Amino acid sequence: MTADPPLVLDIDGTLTRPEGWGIDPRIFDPLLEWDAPIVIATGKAFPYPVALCHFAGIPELVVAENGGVVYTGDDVFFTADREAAEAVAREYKAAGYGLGWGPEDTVNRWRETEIAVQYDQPVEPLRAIATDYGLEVVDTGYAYHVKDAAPNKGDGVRTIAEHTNIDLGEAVAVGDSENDVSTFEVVDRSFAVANADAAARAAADEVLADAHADGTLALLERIRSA
Ligand SMILES: O=C(O)COP(=O)(O)O
Ligand SMILES: [Mg+2]
Repeated sequence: MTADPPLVLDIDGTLTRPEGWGIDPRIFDPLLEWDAPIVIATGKAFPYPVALCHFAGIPELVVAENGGVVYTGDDVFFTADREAAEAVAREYKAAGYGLGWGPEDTVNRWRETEIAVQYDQPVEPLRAIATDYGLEVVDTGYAYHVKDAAPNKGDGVRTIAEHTNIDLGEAVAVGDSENDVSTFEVVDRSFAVANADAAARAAADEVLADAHADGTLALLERIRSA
């Protein structure tokens, strides 16, 4: 019997319902039963993937904020600081735009290293201001993330693998957008769900026939050990 491969999973677009929003409840049992480490690598703030692991009943191995925050289960690493992204957000607001999340902004409230802007806000002025501060804007298909160019999900996955002895040479990654390209580069086999953007599709070893959790679930069924 061969072992299940370690997994690196994105959240939005990858574990979501085929309608596009909300975690697909069908993912919980396969994740709980998976017989190898699972790293959740997301653009979302740190508490979100931690909560997902907690409620799924799996160990907390987490890359959050597109690599800005990395949790090995023992140590948390911060690979950028929020200050420059905060300055970009201030200037964007001063120019008359908004982040789009409402006054309490639970999307950015616990962010340590980047700022996310709602997808219906104008991106060109955001990109222009970010460039002035030496930052980049990553488009996940769900939000725009203003971040330091240096950290990425793939580096975070490497950090976790080094600390927990995950063999990335055996690992499988699934994702849907440009922020998953770096994870595709550090694993053995990479898969883009059918709803993935052009960057993820080009970088993946294979584009799956099905979208969102339908694609991921079919893949897990295919690659799981007998
Ligand atoms: O936070 C986002 O914008 C997207 O999150 P994801 O990286 O889990 O798809
Ligand atoms: Mg995604």
